Amino acid sequence: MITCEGLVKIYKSDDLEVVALQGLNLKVEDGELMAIIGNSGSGKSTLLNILGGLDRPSAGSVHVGPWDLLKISEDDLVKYKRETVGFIWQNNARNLLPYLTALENVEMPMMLSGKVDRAYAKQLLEWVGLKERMHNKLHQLSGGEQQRVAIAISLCNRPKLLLADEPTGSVDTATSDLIMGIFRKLNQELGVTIVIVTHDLTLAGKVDRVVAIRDGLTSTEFLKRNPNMIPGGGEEQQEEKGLQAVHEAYVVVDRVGRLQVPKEYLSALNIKDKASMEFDGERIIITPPKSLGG
Ligand SMILES: Nc1ncnc2c1ncn2[C@@H]1O[C@H](COP(=O)(O)OP(=O)(O)OP(=O)(O)O)[C@@H](O)[C@H]1O
Repeated sequence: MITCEGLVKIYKSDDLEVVALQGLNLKVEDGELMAIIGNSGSGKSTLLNILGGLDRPSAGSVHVGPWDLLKISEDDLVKYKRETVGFIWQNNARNLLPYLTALENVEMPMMLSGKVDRAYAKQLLEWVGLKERMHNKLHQLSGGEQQRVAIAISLCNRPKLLLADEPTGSVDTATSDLIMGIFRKLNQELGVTIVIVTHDLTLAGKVDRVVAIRDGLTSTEFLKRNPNMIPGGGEEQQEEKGLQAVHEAYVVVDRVGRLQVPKEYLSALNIKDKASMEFDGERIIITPPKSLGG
């Protein structure tokens, strides 16, 4: 579904340049439900905005299904956004209208795109567990319920790809579990490919594959040891142990053999711009530069 190779995004303002993505590689299979994690400023939102067609990449390649998002024309980009992707934001207030009901909020984007399908709008609200609340005005719903309305809205155009930026950022744990359950259902029953960007390791721990971004590059991949396991109880324990309670961590090696060594490893060994590397037949060993080490 998604292939990014050597993806670069540079933000330019007056005399300042920020390289937000530095040649990022990422593959997401059709029908996958995966998460992207990373520290603040690592480039997660930049990537999501590019995948959602809200921002243009500077260089490299990015394909979503048949679309080439580097070369796509403005007209096709509008079509792509309308037909292929759905977006969920942490701050749903910017999508929703407080003086309309949940149902009217779902129908609004349908109206804007020219075809209101009330039966489908109702079905979507039922999907997110708001069947009983669909005629309530938005301001009568809790934050978590409003977030579920936002999820229903993101599905209005029957997207093949759903992009969620911190979807559980401002809701409690119970709502976060509920939202994750909705994602899993959408993924398994409708086959929607879902990419979640999150800081929330508990949420990330619930998907089979998590990709970590560091400094605008994919650095580590976490794969669930038992992909069929859907965490039920004992999740507090899982949170304590972080992702590696149920996931195995792998360092990402790109096509030309580059990988990122965590900064803390480098500073622990006082490695700056050079290192020595040996291969002992089984392991590759990186040490401070031998001839310079003294
Ligand atoms: N419009 C912009 N103009 C200039 N720089 C930007 C712009 N948007 C993002 N950046 C910079 O690009 C880098 C990556 O930002 P991005 O928002 O993608 O990070 P993030 O991982 O999503 O962070 P957070 O978790 O805090 O949202 C940061 O250094 C940020 O300051």
